[in-house]
Amino acid sequence: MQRLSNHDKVYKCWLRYAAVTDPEKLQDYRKWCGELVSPAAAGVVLESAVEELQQGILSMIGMGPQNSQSPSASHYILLGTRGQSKAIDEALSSLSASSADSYILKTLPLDGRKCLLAAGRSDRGTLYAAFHLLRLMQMGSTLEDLDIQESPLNGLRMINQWDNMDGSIERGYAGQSIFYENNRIISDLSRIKDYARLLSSTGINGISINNVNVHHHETLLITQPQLSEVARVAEVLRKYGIVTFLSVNFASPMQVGGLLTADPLDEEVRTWWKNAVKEIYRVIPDFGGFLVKADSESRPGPFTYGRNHVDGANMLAEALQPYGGTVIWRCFVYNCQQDWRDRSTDRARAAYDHFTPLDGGFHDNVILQIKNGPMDFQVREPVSPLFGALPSTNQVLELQIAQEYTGQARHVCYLVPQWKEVLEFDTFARGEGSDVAKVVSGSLFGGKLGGIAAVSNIGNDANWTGHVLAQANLYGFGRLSWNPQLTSEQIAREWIYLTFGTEPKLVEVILNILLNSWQTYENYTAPLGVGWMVNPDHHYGPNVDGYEYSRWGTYHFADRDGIGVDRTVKSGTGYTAQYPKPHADRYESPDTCPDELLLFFHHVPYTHKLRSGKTVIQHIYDTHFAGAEQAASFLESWLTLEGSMDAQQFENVRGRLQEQAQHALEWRDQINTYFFRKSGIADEHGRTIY
Ligand SMILES: CO[C@H]1[C@H](O)[C@@H](O)[C@H](O)O[C@@H]1C(=O)O
Repeated sequence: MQRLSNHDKVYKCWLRYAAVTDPEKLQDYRKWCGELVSPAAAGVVLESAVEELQQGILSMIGMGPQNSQSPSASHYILLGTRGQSKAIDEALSSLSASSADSYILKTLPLDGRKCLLAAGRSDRGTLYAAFHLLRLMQMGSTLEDLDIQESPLNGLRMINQWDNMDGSIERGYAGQSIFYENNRIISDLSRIKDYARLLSSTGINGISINNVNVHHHETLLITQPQLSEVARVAEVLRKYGIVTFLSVNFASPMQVGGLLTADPLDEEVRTWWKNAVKEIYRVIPDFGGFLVKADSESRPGPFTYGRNHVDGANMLAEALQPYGGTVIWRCFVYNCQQDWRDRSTDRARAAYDHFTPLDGGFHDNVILQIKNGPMDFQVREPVSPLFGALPSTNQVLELQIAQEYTGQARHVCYLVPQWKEVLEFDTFARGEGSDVAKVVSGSLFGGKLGGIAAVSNIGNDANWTGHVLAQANLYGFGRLSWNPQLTSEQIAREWIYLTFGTEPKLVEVILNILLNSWQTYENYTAPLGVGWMVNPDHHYGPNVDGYEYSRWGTYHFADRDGIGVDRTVKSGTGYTAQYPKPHADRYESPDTCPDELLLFFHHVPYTHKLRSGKTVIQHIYDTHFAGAEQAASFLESWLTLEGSMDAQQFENVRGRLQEQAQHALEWRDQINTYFFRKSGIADEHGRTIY
């Protein structure tokens, strides 16, 4: 098991609170931050806000604020929530947004003094205000004339851990779990506290703490004695406004309860769940609910009993309903026993085919969790047509921060631009402007619950994410789930300032790497939306036919004449018809299909001309040569930063970029050689193809 050695310090990431060196700023911050006025009998979340402000300010300006209940200094910070002071109530009444998580950061004259008000609609909102203030200071912003109102656009901003109790993490690339070891919840919760701080500072308010593939030990988490251990974790997370969820095994009534069935319509089964939930809420009164992977990749589910997902989800929803709990039911349901010869079964169709007929049937404390694309977190996929097709169902978008198919923790791949494309995709469900962001926030269809969830990329590595630059994805997810309108560049800049400082050259180099990394990764890996082409099981590294003859339904169908999957209505699987117009028409014809998705929707000859004017085969060669060069240039530019940051961080990224540059050559050559051999068509530019 990987352990931290004594000299490995655990990184504070974007909560580093580096000492302010600019004399003017120091003076400004010292003036404002000498005194912190907060209510006496605060709850645990407000206590965290005070603690965070105390420590952050001390670390940045060398003196912590005096804590008091009424001001005595000329300038002071006033922290609190509704009902705690007249000034706070007045300020909050001007907040236009309705979310309980919204807050105000504002400087104003008050009773002859200057007050910096950090106030939220709820304790959690107030904590967010504190983190925002600390962020401003870390980025060197002035505190004069603040007038900020913030409100999240998504209710649920959630992290999914795919952690197992033996300490391993499914698709984890940054060490072992910080939650479990040896089939128990970890005894020292300090790392979980730091994680909670990191998440909360970006606005995350929910987390499911175990893998959606719920194995033997994890199945027991919902019962004693493990449940009391879960409560210890929930207590730490609660202090940072984060609600705890568990992934559950649909067959729990059999595996834990000893029943002979898990049929969702069986009375005994229903009673078993009700009792289990009652006990959970006795121990964790603010428990969030269940995340469920059912009838997917051999996990148990209602299909075994001839029931459907409405039956399964609603049974759990009824058990949770009296306590305000939620069922988050995943739509990643497909046939994983396919035969490559069968061209009519199409995995891309599965989620839509399974779930659209069920729209309107789910209870209102059920949320369907839908992966961004119809397949599985590839570097490029179309957006799932399920968004927009479930007007009467709560929905959550599922993203993957862990870069399972995008270089894991070894290649840099800043995914915020990809996520933004998903959120901006127009479903046309209520006419033009019905983008995914509005669907999942609930604003388009008026859904009660909604938001964004993502699979985490952290482990117990000293730097949390294996690759230091992969921290930007975790940070970016939180910020984007709070406000999908932030740009990729804004988020990247913030992360760089907070993590490395504001020195212009350093910022420019890192920004350039981050913003070009997704395109680069796409360039040297699977072309034109075709996906996969990776080694089976661990999914790292090139293997063009790695999944071509297996049962997972992930084919590219390359032969000597052409490549791609025909998903048209005219001659293929009919998947294009799952989209509304104009997407359906655009995807249906190879002439109008966007280049980057061509092979996802069409099987074409290598000589097919793309909209860019290049042939498919020449595009493959060109992008692969270009991608490998870009990867090499990332390393080169990084090397210019030596000496401008903590040496361990510098070395971590240097080593990873070096591996990436080398590995990009392997990708380039494997892909180019494969297609040169298949097509027999030479590179127009006569470059070396092995
Ligand atoms: C948790 O299982 C994962 C599995 O490891 C992963 O390879 C696949 O992408 O998706 C599954 C899922 O999302 O359920």
